[in-house]
Amino acid sequence: MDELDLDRLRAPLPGATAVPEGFRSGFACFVGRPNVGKSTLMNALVGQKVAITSNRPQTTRRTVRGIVHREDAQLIVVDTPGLHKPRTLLGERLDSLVRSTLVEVDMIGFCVPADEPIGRGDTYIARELAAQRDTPVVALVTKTDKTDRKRVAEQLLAVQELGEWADIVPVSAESGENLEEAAGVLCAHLPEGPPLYPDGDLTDEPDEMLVAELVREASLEGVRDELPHSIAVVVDEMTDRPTTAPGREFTDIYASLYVERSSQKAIVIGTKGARLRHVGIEARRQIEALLGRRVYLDLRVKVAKDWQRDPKQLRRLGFDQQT
Ligand SMILES: Nc1nc2c(ncn2[C@@H]2O[C@H](COP(=O)(O)OP(=O)(O)OP(=O)(O)O)[C@@H](O)[C@H]2O)c(=O)[nH]1
Repeated sequence: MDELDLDRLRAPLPGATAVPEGFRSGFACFVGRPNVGKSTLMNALVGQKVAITSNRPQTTRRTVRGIVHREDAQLIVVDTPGLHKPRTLLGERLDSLVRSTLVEVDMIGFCVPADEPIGRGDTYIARELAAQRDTPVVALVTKTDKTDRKRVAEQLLAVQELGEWADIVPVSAESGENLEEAAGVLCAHLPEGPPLYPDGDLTDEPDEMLVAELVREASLEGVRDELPHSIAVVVDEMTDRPTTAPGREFTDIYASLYVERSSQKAIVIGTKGARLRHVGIEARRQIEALLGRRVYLDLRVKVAKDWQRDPKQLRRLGFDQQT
């Protein structure tokens, strides 16, 4: 996992034209308990799926950047895993990744779902955020479509009590309610500066990383209870087939799915390979939508014994020392 080098990224674009008066740009990160809708909100703001989501907590493992382009601002959202009490080495590294991200960004979005009572997790994070005195924190009351207006209003008040926020905004990533307003409020707290990414760029994650995440998301479907966090995916090879015929662009992708034990391998593969075939079909559909090309996808399932607890394996699977 990369450490963010935001200073490098803050350099103006080469050949950038004059910046409109009052243009704002910068980095934001969304924090909150696992499963509160951070990744979904980022995808909705960006307008494309750049981070995977699932109804299982702690789905997000990597710091993904989504870029929101507006006429008067550019907001780069850094996605972080949910803050939680670490139970494994992977958990500890994720936790320190969140903390190191918090001090680097220009603003923080603190996500609290509208449909659940404020809990100890929220209070813990609110306290952590109080320490980031120099960074504006906007509280986002998420998933407003899941409850009624009265409850949303009560939650806004409850969140207000939790700390000192630069703003408090209700939003639903699912229905899109108040999404534009939320984007506007977030951008208003960015510093003035030129765009940092070319118009039209939605993420700077390499395609291989997005592809691996889409395969992981598809592989989690239906086995979350048995294998909540045991699957890691690495793209071993990704090559475009040479073609001159328009509409016949093809990409070959070879990816490995790592599980922690051979019993899990059997679950992922399914009876006579049925499950894995289904995962392949679903992942391929999503990858073709992402790349805009036809895809041949080869999936192999491998066992990396207890990889979440083994520093060597973690490094091999892309979770390096700094994180
Ligand atoms: N109804 C509704 N569901 C939502 C909304 N936003 C997110 N969800 C659902 O909530 C679940 C969790 O969403 P994520 O975006 O993965 O949550 P997260 O906070 O990024 O989770 P972690 O990666 O575990 O930190 C998914 O099933 C989403 O579909 C929303 O606005 N409305």
